[in-house]
Amino acid sequence: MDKMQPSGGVLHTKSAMRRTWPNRIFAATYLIAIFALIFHHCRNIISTTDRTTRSVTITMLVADLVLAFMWTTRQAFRMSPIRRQVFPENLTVDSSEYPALDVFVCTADPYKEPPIGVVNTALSLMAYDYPTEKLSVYVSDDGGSQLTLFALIEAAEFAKHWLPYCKNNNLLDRSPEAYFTSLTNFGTVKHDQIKVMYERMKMRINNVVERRSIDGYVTDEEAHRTFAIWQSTPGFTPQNHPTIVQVVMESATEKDNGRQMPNLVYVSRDKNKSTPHNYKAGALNVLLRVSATMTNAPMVLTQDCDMFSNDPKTPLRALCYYTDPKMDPNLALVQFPQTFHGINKDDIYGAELRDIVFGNCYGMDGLLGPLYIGSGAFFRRKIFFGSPGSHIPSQPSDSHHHVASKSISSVEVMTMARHVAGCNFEAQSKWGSEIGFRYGSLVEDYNTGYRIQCQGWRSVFCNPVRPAFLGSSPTTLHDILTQSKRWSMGLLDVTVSKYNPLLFGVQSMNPLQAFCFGHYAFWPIWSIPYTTYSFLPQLALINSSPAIFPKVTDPWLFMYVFLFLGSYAQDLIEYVTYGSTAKRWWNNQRMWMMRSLSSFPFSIIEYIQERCGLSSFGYNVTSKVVDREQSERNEKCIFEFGVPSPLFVPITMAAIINLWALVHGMKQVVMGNESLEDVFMQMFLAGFGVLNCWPIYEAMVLRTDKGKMPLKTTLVSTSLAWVVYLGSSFAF
Ligand SMILES: O=c1ccn([C@@H]2O[C@H](COP(=O)(O)OP(=O)(O)O[C@H]3O[C@H](CO)[C@@H](O)[C@H](O)[C@H]3O)[C@@H](O)[C@H]2O)c(=O)[nH]1
Ligand SMILES: [Mn+2]
Repeated sequence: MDKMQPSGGVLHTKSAMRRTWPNRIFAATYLIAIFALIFHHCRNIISTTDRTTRSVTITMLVADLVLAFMWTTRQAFRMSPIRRQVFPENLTVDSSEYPALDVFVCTADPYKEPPIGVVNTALSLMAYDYPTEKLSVYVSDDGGSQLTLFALIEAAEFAKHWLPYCKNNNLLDRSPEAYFTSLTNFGTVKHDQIKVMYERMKMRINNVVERRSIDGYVTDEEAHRTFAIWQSTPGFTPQNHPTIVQVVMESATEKDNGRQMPNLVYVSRDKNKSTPHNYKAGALNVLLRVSATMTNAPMVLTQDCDMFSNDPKTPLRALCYYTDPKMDPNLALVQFPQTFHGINKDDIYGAELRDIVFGNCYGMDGLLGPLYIGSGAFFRRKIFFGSPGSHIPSQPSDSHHHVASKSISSVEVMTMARHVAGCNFEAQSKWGSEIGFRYGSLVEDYNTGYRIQCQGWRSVFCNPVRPAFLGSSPTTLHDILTQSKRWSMGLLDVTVSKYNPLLFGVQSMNPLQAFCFGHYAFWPIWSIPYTTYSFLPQLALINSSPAIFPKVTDPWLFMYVFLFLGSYAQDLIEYVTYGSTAKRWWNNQRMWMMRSLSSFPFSIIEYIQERCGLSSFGYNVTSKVVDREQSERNEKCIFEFGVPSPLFVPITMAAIINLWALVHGMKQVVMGNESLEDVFMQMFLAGFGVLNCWPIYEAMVLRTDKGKMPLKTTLVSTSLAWVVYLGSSFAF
């Protein structure tokens, strides 16, 4: 795929962002203020004679040092952000020169990830504007479910109508669900026919899922044989079953029937309880090997089952890099952003991840390239098998080079495919450590992207105007906090390992790039400053202890004002200029507060528990099923608490303490016991906290719907807030 010649004209361009120099100058100024703050703290610690003041100042110093550390690593993203553009119209028109493409779709649980969603993702990818004989879609099912295979068989039948319809009408929306829901007027007869077919398929698929069985839906002999393995295997569970590989649709056979169809293959890898299966990374490695025995395409796209294609020309955009002879030969990955649909208007959960999926990727793109974000990534297959200089064959073993030329459903190929999907295939091999997707972290995407860059591979960020993919993101607060907790635990896996970006990374790659990875690696410690700032000044105020911050008349106050406003204003400007709104930014900063008080400290605790062997947590797949009432509240931007969860406790405690501090402070000022000048900063912080916690008060006292704060959580949080107050009254 490296030898193809473009037809002429540039294929891609890049340009530095105008913000580069302002960012650098601002960083230098901000750094001076940080040093001043640290100096200020140290001087206070030395000069004070009061023990309480000293302990409080030392705690604030620690919190500020963590903030300073996180700020420093974050600057790496801001030093040289770039934007790129691609020109697929300049690609050669001779598509016979295009490299083959293997698409990997992962799913893990038919009840959390409805098979109709998987089908829509698969169909949207099968309908790519790409030579069909070069396109193969492999679906990995970690749920080992007949329901998913049934859905794919239905999808293959529907595809025979859907794909030609998409291509003949040059549709942009190739996920049928997206297409039919976006259209309000009825179209042609053909349109109506296809719609009926889709609705029928959807109903059949949803029915089997609801009944949890395919009985009565599979009638012919051949289909019965396909599903026989489920019946013939005693004790078949998602965690314990043999390999299932099923060619659902074969391009070559369809061609013989006069149809242009891609391959569609279902894979559910061999699993047993005694062999670790390494979650999604394990699933992807099985797909890497199974696909190598069948089609062995040089280009691989990884895709989550909750992310469908929103633009059929996306592979051509990736080709703009991969086919450019002038491109860095070490290019491993073209990463498209994950864009989410169905997010509510003000994005109350900060789910669009503007800063992470866009801002940080632009920033890293100017260094060695964005990190791998798990979905929407076009890889060069060979990069999974060694560093840029090495020559490792991209197949499980050299001996099957001949296999790729055989029919993918031939006995030989199928035998080999099942063999490489076996549980023991990876035993004592380098899979997961040096080749393939990397194991050892719950964020296999971050970990794999980081480790391949350490080896010398590069990546580029491709962000077209029309989003290449659209996906779903969690729609309840509990789900989003749980997801962040999982990410955070996965990051801790890397932070605590020998590959820590700030120790190993800085020696293996551009140090600024290592800082970017390091910034993520240390996400969990955001909990330190956020917890300190959410509780300490407020408790001091409640206890009428000596002031923590400079008085309003003290010139040192300006430094605080500059540090606070400077950081928030820069964040706001970035968020908005990367395509969001001020309101969404506000909600996003609140989510960071919530994550830092909840997901991150819990991830640290659970990580330690796991390390001590006290419990094991594993990969909690995000549910993509939404109940109707929940979804109505979500659309109205109302926070969804609903379930009693320890994750809500710290944020509720913070809400109570901040309100208490604000009210107490106001009372003291009004009664003349305290001068506003002394406690202004603390009052401001408490007020800022209260403003942020508004949805929590509503959920605790005003709401009556099912999504309100469960009484149990309110009671536990109130009692704990009381305990914290009592503790603080001894300390102050
Ligand atoms: O044992 C498992 C667990 C998960 N998955 C799949 O992994 C994908 C992501 O899972 P999801 O529950 O949706 O997690 P998210 O937190 O939404 O995913 C984000 O975070 C993951 C871990 O960092 C990345 O892999 C994803 O691409 C990224 O979107 C889904 O397709 C799952 O089916 C598996 O195949 N096997
Ligand atoms: Mn997801």
